[in-house]
Amino acid sequence: MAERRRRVGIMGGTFDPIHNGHLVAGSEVAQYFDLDEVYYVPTGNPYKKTGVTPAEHRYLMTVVATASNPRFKTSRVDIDRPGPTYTVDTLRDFHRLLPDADLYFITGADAMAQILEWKDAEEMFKIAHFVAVTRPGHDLDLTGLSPEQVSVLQIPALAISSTDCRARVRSGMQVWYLVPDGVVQYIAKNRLYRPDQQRSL
Ligand SMILES: Nc1ncnc2c1ncn2[C@@H]1O[C@H](COP(=O)(O)OP(=O)(O)OP(=O)(O)O)[C@@H](O)[C@H]1O
Ligand SMILES: O=C(O)c1ccc[n+]([C@@H]2O[C@H](COP(=O)([O-])O)[C@@H](O)[C@H]2O)c1
Repeated sequence: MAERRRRVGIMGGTFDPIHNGHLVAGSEVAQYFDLDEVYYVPTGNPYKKTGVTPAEHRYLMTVVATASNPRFKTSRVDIDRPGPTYTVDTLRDFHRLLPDADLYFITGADAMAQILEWKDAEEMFKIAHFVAVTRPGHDLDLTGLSPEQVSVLQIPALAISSTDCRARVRSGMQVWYLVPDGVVQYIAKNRLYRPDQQRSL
């Protein structure tokens, strides 16, 4: 009997900060596609975003958030690679590191609309199968994409965004239960997202 191939999920994001929407997405995709593990991969230089928190803070919040789930891991491949972060490079790195695994790249509904404009999009789809999870407030646009390239997974709706979490902290509101407890504490300890924030990393 043929041996079952390892199935690995890859959830890329700026994670500024990582929140429970990201964690539910990875957990639901892992369950539905019977994944052995899900790697959370913070971006190094997300070239479409500006004013992003230093990568080491985003990486450490991701480590804290994923620590309690045995199937979740955090990868440094994107933050250790110089230059703009392109998903095709993330996938090339994972394919090189795990040549015998089937790779599933997890993304939210909002990202799918522009995915064909990402660098070397055709190559991305050769290396990994994409899973688009539903996200409140964002319609899924799969124009130009085939079911061989992308699956859609309906997940419990969590109307949480990193933008909203940052705005809450900046205005003195709480983020309990929107982000994991350890991330609430990490943000407070490092005074992230405050007008007087320390940017020592
Ligand atoms: N609440 C959510 N439900 C489902 N998917 C989500 C949710 N929040 C983010 N995602 C997806 O997770 C991935 C990483 O998202 P990202 O780190 O940019 O978070 P974000 O909340 O969209 O951030 P920001 O508000 O700063 O743009 C993207 O593919 C995004 O679509
Ligand atoms: O490869 C690209 O050109 C590309 C363009 C925009 C976003 N991405 C990836 O999409 C994921 C979510 O990105 P973001 O900026 O919405 O946090 C993350 O893994 C990014 O590297 C990738």
